[in-house]
Amino acid sequence: MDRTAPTSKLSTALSPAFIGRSPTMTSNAQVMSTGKVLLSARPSNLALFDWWASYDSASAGLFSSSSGLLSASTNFKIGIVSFESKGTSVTLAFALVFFTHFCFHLEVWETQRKTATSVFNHHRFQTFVVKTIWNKVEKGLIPVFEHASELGTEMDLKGLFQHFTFDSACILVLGHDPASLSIGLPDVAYEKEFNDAEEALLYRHILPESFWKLQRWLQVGKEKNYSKAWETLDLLIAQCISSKPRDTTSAALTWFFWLVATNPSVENKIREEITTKLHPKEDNRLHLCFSNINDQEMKKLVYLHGALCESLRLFPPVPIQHKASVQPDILPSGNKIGANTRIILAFYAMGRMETIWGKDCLEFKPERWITEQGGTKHEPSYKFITFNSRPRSCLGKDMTFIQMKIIAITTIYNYNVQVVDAHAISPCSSIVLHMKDGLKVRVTKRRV
Ligand code: HEM
Repeated sequence: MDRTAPTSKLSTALSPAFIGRSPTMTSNAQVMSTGKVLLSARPSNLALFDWWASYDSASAGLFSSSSGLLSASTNFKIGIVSFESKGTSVTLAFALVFFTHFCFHLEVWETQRKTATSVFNHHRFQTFVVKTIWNKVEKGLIPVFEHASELGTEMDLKGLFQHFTFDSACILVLGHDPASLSIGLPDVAYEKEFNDAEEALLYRHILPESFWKLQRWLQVGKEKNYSKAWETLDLLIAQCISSKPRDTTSAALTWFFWLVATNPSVENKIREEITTKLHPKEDNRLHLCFSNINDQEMKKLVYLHGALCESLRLFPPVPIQHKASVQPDILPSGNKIGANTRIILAFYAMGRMETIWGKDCLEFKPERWITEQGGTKHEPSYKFITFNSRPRSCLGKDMTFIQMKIIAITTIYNYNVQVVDAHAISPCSSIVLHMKDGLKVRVTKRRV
């Protein structure tokens, strides 16, 4: 049976978007009655998301059609400009690093984006990325899997992928390999600090500005944790390491492996595709048989690509976006908004709305991304919003897919990954959609 259980629960708790001015409280039942938000039982840790759902009556009424919602998301150009030019970014700290996700001033952002684009598009950088990731797979991931499979011990995939992406980011940015992905998995560097900072940032998105600013001034609550976290993280920032790409990709990998491990038919199809399209040599079954595949060969893996997109749709590592209008405007839905209106786009909810993805929106269905001719079906970024839409679209999207594909083919072809029974899966409240308690698995070598 296809399983997207936590998904459906969380999706129900999130309204597609809300407008943050003069909200009118509505009951969940009212939200449900609009038909815009599907309701079912909610995990208890989702109080915050519940609050969003009940926060805004406008969210249900505002985007009353899927086209309204979608075009609204493209209309946020104004909001984005305003957001930056007013210098009210909630994530100053992240803006200081090279792989930035949020920028402070428009001019700074434009320069940063241009610089980053030229680096990301340079063929030597791309070659370096691929080489780095293969190297990490061979020298880091495989030995850890081999060790765990020999001993038959449980391991946490979430932590494993955090080590993987942390090491890769350090190599790419600093030219230094901290080698944190090694047998025994030492503590994830700065994990607590990252978690505290990410949690505080989520609250900044949704609490009235004056409230969290007062908390910051008084140095209490989550703002206190945030300040403490940054004292520590400053050290890391000084070395120009970004946390965000690390966290988003590791979160994406964790959800992907959970979905694959709990959907055996998908797992089999991925293996079949690897076998028929990459022709791994039987006498050299382990990882090395893939390390020389190039970009073109990787593109043949249409089903795997679909499975990754599907996982990123259902579990977008950046679950919400926060924008503000620079001047009064009329949204495509016809709703009027004033200047400085806060708008939250719930990517998580948008990834599983029936009006956007159809009746089977809650199913994990890689076939959704395959054309009748068997090629990859491309969806516009305002529909598949996980990497944001222009002009602030993610520059690391291609790199993310490369990294995820390399890890996926190596792991799925060579190993059986079994989720430890009774391990509860739930997302945590953060600006990055992590698995709250990690993903406990057993890895065993696969016999072909
Ligand atoms: C699954 C993985 C990832 C997801 C879901 C993701 C998602 C996003 C999203 C939603 C934004 C827009 C943020 C905003 O405007 O507020 C963004 C921006 C960005 N991302 Fe990613 N990202 C991922 C991985 C990466 C990686 C691996 C890199 C680099 C190595 C990267 C580099 C960037 C950069 C540089 C921007 C800023 C673009 C700009 O503001 O002009 N991302 N990403």
